[in-house]
Amino acid sequence: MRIDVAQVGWTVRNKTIIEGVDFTVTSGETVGLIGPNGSGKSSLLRCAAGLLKPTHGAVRYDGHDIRVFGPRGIAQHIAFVGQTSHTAGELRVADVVALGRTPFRDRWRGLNSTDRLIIDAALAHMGLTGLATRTWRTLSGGEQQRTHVARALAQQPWGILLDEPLNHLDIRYQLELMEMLAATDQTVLVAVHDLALAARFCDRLILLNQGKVTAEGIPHDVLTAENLRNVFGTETEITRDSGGRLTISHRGVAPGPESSSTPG
Ligand SMILES: Nc1ncnc2c1ncn2[C@@H]1O[C@H](COP(=O)(O)OP(=O)(O)OP(=O)(O)O)[C@@H](O)[C@H]1O
Repeated sequence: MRIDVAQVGWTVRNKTIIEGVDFTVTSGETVGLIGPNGSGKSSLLRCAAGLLKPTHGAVRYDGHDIRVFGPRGIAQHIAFVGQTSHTAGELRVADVVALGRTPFRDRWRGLNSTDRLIIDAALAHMGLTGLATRTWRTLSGGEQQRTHVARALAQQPWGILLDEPLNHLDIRYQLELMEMLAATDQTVLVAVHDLALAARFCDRLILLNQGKVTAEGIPHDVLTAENLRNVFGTETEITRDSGGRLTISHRGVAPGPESSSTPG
């Protein structure tokens, strides 16, 4: 599924948070959204997921404006994994993952055998089979995060939008999740702070600063010392080995004015 973000802007309380953002994620691509704290990554993802109404522009899935889909229709196309969620503490892990089937179920129908197979596969995919009957409030932060990704997988969406999914995950699960996102046929748009993981696993990167796209392209073109200095205010050494793999070494904060990441 192709996702078009067409000249999207979002203004709240007279403050422009996102302005003129325009890009396409083509079918099957894994695109990383990077940028400093407050640069607008979450807001943009929420616009792309239909959770925020852009004040300008439009979001389209396969050319169709998402305003025609409604929440259920959107959930049949894409899954959203947010930074925070309001999950009831007494739900079991398997029940949380089962919520991924909601967009496909009649209101009064229980889970059928296909739903159960899909849920079991999603649990297994995220290494949660042994935790299926544990209650949500007893999980560690990383286990909760993996449960949310499993819920998104159970939705069997055409596209997955994820906001900082690596938070709370140890390095093994970070690598596994990024490998999974890179390998899937689904269209993926993921906000990540770890530039090395973004470089390694994303087909393309979109660098946001103050609510606007500052750079877009393959990681090698976006992750330049100059871009990182201008946007993050850091001094970074970037080298590329013979296989094209980037190594990113942060040397320190660049001298200069304090960075301000949202538009004024
Ligand atoms: N409802 C709101 N009302 C006012 N300001 C908001 C609202 N939502 C977001 N903002 C502001 O918009 C800016 C962008 O926030 P957003 O969460 O999109 O950034 P981000 O790039 O995801 O940041 P982070 O990396 O810290 O998660 C921030 O300055 C934030 O305070």
